[in-house]
Amino acid sequence: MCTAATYKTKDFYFGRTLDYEFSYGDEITVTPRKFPFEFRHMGKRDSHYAIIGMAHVAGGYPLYYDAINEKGVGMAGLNFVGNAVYQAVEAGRDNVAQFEFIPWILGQCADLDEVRALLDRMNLVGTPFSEQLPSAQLHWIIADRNAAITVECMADGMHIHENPVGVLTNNPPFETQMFLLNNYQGLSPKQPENTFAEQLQLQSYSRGMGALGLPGDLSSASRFAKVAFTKMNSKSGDSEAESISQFFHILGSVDQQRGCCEVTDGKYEITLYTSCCNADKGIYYYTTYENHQITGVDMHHCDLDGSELFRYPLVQGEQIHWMN
Ligand SMILES: C[C@H](CCC(=O)NCCS(=O)(=O)O)[C@H]1CC[C@H]2[C@@H]3[C@H](O)C[C@@H]4C[C@H](O)CC[C@]4(C)[C@H]3C[C@H](O)[C@]12C
Repeated sequence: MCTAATYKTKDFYFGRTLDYEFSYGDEITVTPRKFPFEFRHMGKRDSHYAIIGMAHVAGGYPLYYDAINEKGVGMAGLNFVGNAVYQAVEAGRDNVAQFEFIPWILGQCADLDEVRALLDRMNLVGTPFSEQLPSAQLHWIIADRNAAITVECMADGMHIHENPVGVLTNNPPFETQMFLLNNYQGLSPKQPENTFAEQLQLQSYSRGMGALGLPGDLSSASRFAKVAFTKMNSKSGDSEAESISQFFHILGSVDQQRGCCEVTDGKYEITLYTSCCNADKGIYYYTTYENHQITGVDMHHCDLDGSELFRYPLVQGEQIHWMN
């Protein structure tokens, strides 16, 4: 399972949890403007916007999971297993392989309007990266500081949904996730009033009872509701420290602890990493399951006019600030 979210204070923030039972070998990867992208069906692009994100680099190619570009657009791919169906290559359209989707969009679009225009003529196709790395079944959230959309390629074609919550998890499809939020409209961060029955003297015997009924399990639909409630009621100052602290708390509401989600005998899905990008400043912050200290990589500290990837292996292991 995975969860992605947007958040706005003074700056625009975009990030995700990546929940899985193993890592593909992830690195914070900066793709500078002149890195040559060879698209399988769209030819070579020698010049594009710079991108920073989490990627598995295979044969020198950045296979991004989530990223932002230098213009402040963010994009993340999350599992959509059993529902994702990619399209066949079609003449006259922009045929983009699933693993190229993030560089295709982030390399060219400065805002969500430009994303929408590009999606209009795009065909998301299932061409695999390699035999070892076949197509991943994903759906995507794409956002800028003003709005977010969800892109789902299914048996009946590509769907582009407005995403007013700025949140994405996994199955079921996005429209159903949004519909299920109806179930929680009575929840509130305020203490409840007794509307159950006038004849009964019911009391608020604990803080937090206004949100009683908000799910706490790790299923995708439950995480959608939990993180939507948390994000939409979030309050923080708008300094960088306050904003990223709050962002990690928002995604912390759906953190997966080892042992609670068994995927096969003795194998557990955990939150391998949590990211928080400042999309305005081009900074990628992250924590990992084993390292709660926030690590940051600033794309503007790299030569963005270069042509070679900048790769930063994840800092692992708890960093303890000893006091004595
Ligand atoms: C496993 C990851 C998704 C995690 C997730 O959503 N978990 C939920 C599990 S479940 O639904 O609840 O079962 C996805 C997100 C991005 C994916 C990677 C990116 O798409 C980049 C490449 C794409 C290649 O086609 C396959 C390898 C790969 C390197 C992908 C491996 C894997 O599928 C990743 C890492």
